[in-house]
Amino acid sequence: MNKRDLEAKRIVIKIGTSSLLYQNTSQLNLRAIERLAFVLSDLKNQGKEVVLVSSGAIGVGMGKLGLTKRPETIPAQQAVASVGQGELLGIYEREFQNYGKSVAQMLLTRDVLVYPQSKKNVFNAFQELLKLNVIPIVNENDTVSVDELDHKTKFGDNDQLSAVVADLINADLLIMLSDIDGFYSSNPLTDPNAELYHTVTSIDSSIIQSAGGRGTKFGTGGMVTKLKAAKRILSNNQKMVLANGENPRIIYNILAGEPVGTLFEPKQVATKEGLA
Ligand SMILES: Nc1ncnc2c1ncn2[C@@H]1O[C@H](COP(=O)(O)OP(=O)(O)O)[C@@H](O)[C@H]1O
Ligand SMILES: N[C@@H](CCC(=O)OP(=O)(O)O)C(=O)O
Repeated sequence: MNKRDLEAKRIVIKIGTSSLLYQNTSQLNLRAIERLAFVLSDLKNQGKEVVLVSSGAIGVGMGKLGLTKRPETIPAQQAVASVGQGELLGIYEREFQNYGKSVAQMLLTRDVLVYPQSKKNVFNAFQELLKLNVIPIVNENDTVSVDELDHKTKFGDNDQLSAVVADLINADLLIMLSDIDGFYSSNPLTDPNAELYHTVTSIDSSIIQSAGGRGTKFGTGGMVTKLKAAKRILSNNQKMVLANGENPRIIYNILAGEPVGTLFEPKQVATKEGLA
């Protein structure tokens, strides 16, 4: 299979809860987090600009509070998320510190990106952080924004938020790490004949129909929100790779253009000079 052209300087990496916690427990996958911090720090050392969009607040909060079942009400989920978010950031801070890197917490809501002034403020904050060589770590501000928590996501989930961030800062690439090797013709957890799509260039209703819900009790949006994110990326002439985050070193393979995961790229990438 041909190598992909994924030369990227400004990269948004989204990691889902399912990659940060061991399946069916609310215990942290410390190895995955350590490797993620290593790879992202190494990319910074290579001169790349990196933004991490990390889920996991609810999952980490559940672990901290000793809950085995995800709370059902929105206020309870919000409370658990706010316990977990501090803990999550603390873990990242420690891990990134091992490599001499500073991180910043950015909790965003849908409306900050809808209002032009808020959008500009967020953009400016990103620019300054990147100038300061800091790695911004983004999550939805769960105590304010509840769209994603009721699992009837209209807009506000970290999959789509990562696409919004990629759009806002004009990223060269969005890498979405999940607990699955990519986007399949149907949910591989339930269909053994599901086939992996290597490249997707457009998203229509038939493609959306092959997307199912979340894989673990911690995940939120499942494949549907990832496809919605991909749709936004494609309509902005940007690129996204969906891959398995079990070993975050896969980011090196992706950036080397190796055919791992599913690449979402527009058929014709527009350049400043015209269509490539
Ligand atoms: N067509 C599909 N291709 C791949 N995965 C799918 C598909 N439909 C549903 N899924 C499910 O989506 C899950 C990933 O979404 P989710 O659990 O929300 O993860 P994350 O926490 O990484 O956001 C996979 O584990 C898989 O079970
Ligand atoms: N903001 C919440 C849920 C975010 C979310 O989209 O979760 P996921 O499907 O694991 O990416 C959290 O941090 O737990």
